[in-house]
Amino acid sequence: MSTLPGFFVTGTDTEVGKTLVSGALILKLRELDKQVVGFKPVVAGTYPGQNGQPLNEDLETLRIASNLQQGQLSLCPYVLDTPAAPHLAAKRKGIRLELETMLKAYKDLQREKGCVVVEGAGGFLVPLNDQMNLGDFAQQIQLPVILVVGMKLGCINHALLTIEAIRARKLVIAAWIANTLDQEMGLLSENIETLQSRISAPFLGLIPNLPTNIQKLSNQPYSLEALKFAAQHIQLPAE
Ligand SMILES: Nc1ncnc2c1ncn2[C@@H]1O[C@H](COP(=O)(O)OP(=O)(O)OP(=O)(O)O)[C@@H](O)[C@H]1O
Ligand SMILES: C[C@H](N)[C@H](N)CCCCCC(=O)O
Ligand SMILES: [Mg+2]
Repeated sequence: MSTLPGFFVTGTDTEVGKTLVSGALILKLRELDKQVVGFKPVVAGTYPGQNGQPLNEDLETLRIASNLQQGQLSLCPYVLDTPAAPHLAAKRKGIRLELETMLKAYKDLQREKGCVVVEGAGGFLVPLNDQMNLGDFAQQIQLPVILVVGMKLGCINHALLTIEAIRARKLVIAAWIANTLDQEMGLLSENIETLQSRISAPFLGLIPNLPTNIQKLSNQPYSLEALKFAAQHIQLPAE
């Protein structure tokens, strides 16, 4: 892991646990004494912080995982208020999302810290503007990809489609991780076995439902305890 530049964390959909996994991976990398920070190319959806400033729950989670104070380092070049598809939230704000701006922000952090865990927004092919999508951003930064599968009926198809899209961009799939959503799905272990038999990348673990006392609250970041809990259930990819 000495020269690892980081990971790009994608998922089978929005709301499948990418932020939980990204935070947990950051904690695990920090255990190896790596200087690592989280990054998102765009976030959509804010809540008012203590001084009224707009905060985003994913960025605050990545901040907690990365042990950064508020305002310390810029973890995202586009913070949009509307919780919607990013290109639509941007349109509502009267701006266009630019790939170059995202790449510059990512490269600045990469230069400063050396290891960056990048969380996508939604699924792998979410549009950024009329021409580009998040997969294009992932292709430019060339980080090994970690796929988070939110374990619910339909996830097998979503996982396999996502893997085809990642491979079409000639990116390395470092691993995949299963995450339990609010309601545990029927035939959970059989679904995991099916995924294991069809995904050639290593399986790094299943994150159970978070215990009640550390569940994520709406419009709040994950707690450090929740991230630690998730970290205990997954491994880092082998070098
Ligand atoms: N293991 C889990 N146990 C309990 N709740 C969970 C778990 N994983 C995710 N959740 C819940 O599901 C919601 C979505 O998770 P999360 O925000 O990590 O998804 P995401 O893939 O990062 O979404 P986005 O596309 O918005 O970035 C959270 O509000 C959280 O409460
Ligand atoms: C706002 C939300 N939490 C995500 N950050 C963005 C999800 C975009 C999904 C777009 C789509 O695939 O239809
Ligand atoms: Mg997220």
